[in-house]
Amino acid sequence: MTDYVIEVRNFNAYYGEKLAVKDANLKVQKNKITAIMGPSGCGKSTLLRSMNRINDLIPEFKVQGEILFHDKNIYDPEVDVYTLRRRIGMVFQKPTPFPMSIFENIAYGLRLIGVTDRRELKEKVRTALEMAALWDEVKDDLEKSALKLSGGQQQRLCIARTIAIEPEVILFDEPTSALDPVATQKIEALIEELAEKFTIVIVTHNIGQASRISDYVVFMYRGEIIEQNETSKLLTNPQNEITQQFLSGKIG
Ligand SMILES: Nc1ncnc2c1ncn2[C@@H]1O[C@H](COP(=O)(O)OP(=O)(O)OP(=O)(O)O)[C@@H](O)[C@H]1O
Repeated sequence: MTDYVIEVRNFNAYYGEKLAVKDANLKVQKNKITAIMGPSGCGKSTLLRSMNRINDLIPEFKVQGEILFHDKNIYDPEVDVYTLRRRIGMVFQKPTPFPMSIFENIAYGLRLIGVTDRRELKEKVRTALEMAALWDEVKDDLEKSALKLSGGQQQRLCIARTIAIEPEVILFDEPTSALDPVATQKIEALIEELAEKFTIVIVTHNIGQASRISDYVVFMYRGEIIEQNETSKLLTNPQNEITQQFLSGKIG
């Protein structure tokens, strides 16, 4: 039986007059990793960023259609966007730690959701760092500035920050594109582990990355979802000619 948490239905997204995502339809399966793939500018990030309404911050951004989270349209006027973003968290392309200590980077969000007891705060910070596979590297340096961490460590800290407030879904927007191969490998391993607890959608340019970690691939081209399938099927036996061209490096 299929078990999905997000359903994108007849969804269009515009920047002013420009149609960036066209009539998208997609179901995001629970506790699976769904990769959104396609050439530069095809609308991957726009589709991803629409899933927790982070693009609402762009004044000329407009949508039509629906994105259902547990069968409720997230674009309904009564939806509280802050609660939505708490349940559907996001990790960006460039690590974006706050200019504060490692501990505070995580404690900050926890306090915002009402965790004030010092002991509870410490436990939750530790759990988040452990889940993000960063605890062992930073446990003696929790008061150090997060900006002193390496790029890969900063990205794991951002993941820890997202996990700490216990979302259901984590959206990753090309989370390894600014990282070296070793840091990339660690983040990939981490994302795979996180899928046991969270539902994951990841935008990636990288066919190898999609093949290594994702369960499903959604292939986009010029704003449209051209093809979607289980990763092994889509990558080895693409049905659409444009997907075939992308996979063989002819476009992209
Ligand atoms: N803030 C914006 N204002 C206007 N147009 C935008 C904005 N952001 C993206 N676009 C346009 O919308 C289209 C889709 O962009 P989007 O960033 O979603 O694509 P992408 O597939 O994620 O690209 P990339 O892989 O290069 O990040 C592109 O034509 C882009 O130029």
